[in-house]
Amino acid sequence: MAAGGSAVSGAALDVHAVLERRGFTLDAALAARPGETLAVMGPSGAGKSTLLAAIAGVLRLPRGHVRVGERIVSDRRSHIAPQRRGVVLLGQDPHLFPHLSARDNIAFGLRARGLDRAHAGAEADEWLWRVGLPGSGPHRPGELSGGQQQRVGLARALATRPAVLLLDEPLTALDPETAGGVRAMLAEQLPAAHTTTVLVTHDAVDAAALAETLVLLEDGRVTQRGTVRDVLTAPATAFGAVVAGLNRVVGAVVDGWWRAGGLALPARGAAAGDAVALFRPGAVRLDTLPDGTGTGALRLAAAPGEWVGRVSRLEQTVAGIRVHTAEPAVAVDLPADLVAELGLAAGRPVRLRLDVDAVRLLPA
Ligand SMILES: Nc1ncnc2c1ncn2[C@@H]1O[C@H](COP(=O)(O)OP(=O)(O)OP(=O)(O)O)[C@@H](O)[C@H]1O
Repeated sequence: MAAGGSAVSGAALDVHAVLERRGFTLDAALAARPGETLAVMGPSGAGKSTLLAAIAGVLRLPRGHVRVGERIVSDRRSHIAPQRRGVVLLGQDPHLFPHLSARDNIAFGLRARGLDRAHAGAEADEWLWRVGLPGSGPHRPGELSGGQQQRVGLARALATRPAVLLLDEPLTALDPETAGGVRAMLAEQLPAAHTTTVLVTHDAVDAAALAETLVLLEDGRVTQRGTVRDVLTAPATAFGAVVAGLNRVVGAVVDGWWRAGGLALPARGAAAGDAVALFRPGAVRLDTLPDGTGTGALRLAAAPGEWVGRVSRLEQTVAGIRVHTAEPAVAVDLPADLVAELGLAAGRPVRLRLDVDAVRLLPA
């Protein structure tokens, strides 16, 4: 990664974007290898779209740089126009020309690059076939579904063989089934095109299915970068843990025990000091307390990995209900019928048992 504005050699894309506006500061560096797909995830307002806009050149960077291959396309002195950067940005809406057929939308960019009408049309047909739309060439965008339009948008973007493809939440506007189909098409076409790609997404499925590298951007800064697997198995921030679907509890190791709130875990051999415990919501069992049981008495009697907490809120998930508890803050996934049977509601004290073998302790 570029640091302090220095360039990364051998990278197909090397960016250090620095920008300030109305209380928001973006200061983020990233670099991508040729042909690599790099996913960027971050909370709303973290600066993901701003970062893409700076790379695409629709936003001028007051500080920092953007290098595409060997060419600086943006720095304090220069600002190459978006259409001359070899960079294409595709967002939720592919912005197809409504009066042109799907084939002519794709052929448009090829014609602009000097291809004659017959060759551009033939290449557009080839791309329509690659994105799973053979036979849709004569249709105008208004006659195509959202997923089909996004496929045409991708074909139009890739047909011009850009040095860098920027995808800003390309599946967000589509229903889950359509998104799955377009995602599968991207998984096939991005590696085949060998295009260096930066994919902004809020969905870990996209990162896992499409990218080699995952960058977390939070409040304008890169908080973690690594292989998708490394970031999702050892998220370094609370946001990363939510993305990975893991509990990440910050505690401290003292005298061979890790403690956070009422939860204590054996930590023999671990260095003293702050440490995080990572575990899946499914590794926790939750029971209601017998009537009249004092939480203080249970706390004293608790075995390693057992503690008494309080339900803070309930959240509907695709698989059932996620129960959030406090002291420490932990999420537990339960089937909806069990939540109803246990009568769980905010404020209710509950007994929690964590499978200690399912926990990874890492330095904070
Ligand atoms: N055109 C603009 N003018 C001024 N401020 C803006 C503009 N666009 C975005 N911002 C602000 O810049 C910051 C970063 O916004 P940005 O859209 O890049 O975030 P994001 O990570 O893409 O968010 P989201 O996931 O919600 O799209 C936010 O504080 C936002 O309010």
